[in-house]
Amino acid sequence: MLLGLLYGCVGGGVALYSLYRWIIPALVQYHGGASLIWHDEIVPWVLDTLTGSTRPERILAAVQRKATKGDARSVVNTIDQYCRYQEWAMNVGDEKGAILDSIVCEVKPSVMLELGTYCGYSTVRIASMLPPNARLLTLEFNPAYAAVARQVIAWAGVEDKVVLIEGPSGDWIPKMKEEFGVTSFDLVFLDHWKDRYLPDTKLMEECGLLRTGSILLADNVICPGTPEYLEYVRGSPRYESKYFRSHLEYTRVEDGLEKSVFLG
Ligand SMILES: C[S@@+](CC[C@H](N)C(=O)[O-])C[C@H]1O[C@@H](n2cnc3c(N)ncnc32)[C@H](O)[C@@H]1O
Ligand SMILES: [Mg+2]
Repeated sequence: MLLGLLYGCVGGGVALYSLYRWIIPALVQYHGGASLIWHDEIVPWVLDTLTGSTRPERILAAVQRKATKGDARSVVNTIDQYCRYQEWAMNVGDEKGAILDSIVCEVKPSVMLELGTYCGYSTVRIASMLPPNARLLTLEFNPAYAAVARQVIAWAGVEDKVVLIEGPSGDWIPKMKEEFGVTSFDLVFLDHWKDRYLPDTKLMEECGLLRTGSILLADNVICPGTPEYLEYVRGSPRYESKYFRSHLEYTRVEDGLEKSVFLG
C-alpha cells in the first residue's frame, strides 16, 4: 500500500516534469501565441515562485557561473545555451542574432541606437562587432533589467562602447542630440515594446536623428508582430525595406527582421 503510494507519487512527479520540460515545449514550438504564453508567462511565473528570483537574475547567474569574463562571445553563447535549454527569454537569440551581426558588420556604424536592452544580450552582441571608437546607445525603461544588463555588459568587457540609458524611449529620443551629442544614427535596432516601433520611428524622423542612408533594423516584425510599423516602412517613399525571414528566438515559430534604409 505504502509502496504503491510512493510509486504513484514518483510516477506523477516524473509525468509532471516531462510535461513541463519536454511535452508542452514541443507542442507549442510552432505556434507563436501559445509559445509566448507558455514561455513568457507561465514558465517564469512557476520558476520565479519556486526560486524566489527573477528570470533576468537567473540569466545573470548563468553568465557569472559559465561565461569567461572579458569574452563577449562566451557571454552571448552562455545566454543562448541557457535560454535554449533551460528557460526561454526575449533576447534576439542566436538565429536572428546572426542576421543582426551581418548587418552591423556591413553598416559599420559609428553611432548606433538600440531600443530595448533587457539583459544586455543584443547589446553585447552588437558592441562586440562595432568598429573601434564606435558608440552604442541603448535604452531600457525597466530599472531591474537595466541593473542586470549593466553587469552582463561589464562581464563581457564591452562597457567602453556602450552607453546604457534608463528611461522611456519617448522621453529620451528628443534629448539625444543635446544630452549625448548625437548628430544622427547610422543604425537603429528596434526591439522594445512593439507598439512603440512606429511612434518612435516618427519621433526620430522629427528630431532629425535619421540621415539619408540611416538604417532601421526591427526585430519581431512577425511574432509578436508590428503590423502598423511594417505598413509604414514598406509603403513610405522615404524608406526602402527588406524582410529577413527567421524564427522567434529559441523556437520554430516564424519571425524575422525588417531592414529599412531611410532615403531622406
Ligand atoms: C525584447 S526586450 C529587448 C531584448 C534585447 N534587445 C535583446 O535582444 O537582448 C524589450 C525590452 O524593451 C524594454 N522597453 C519596452 N518599451 C520600452 C520603451 N518605450 N523605452 C525603453 N525601454 C523599453 C522592455 O523593458 C524590455 O526589457
Ligand atoms: Mg526581440
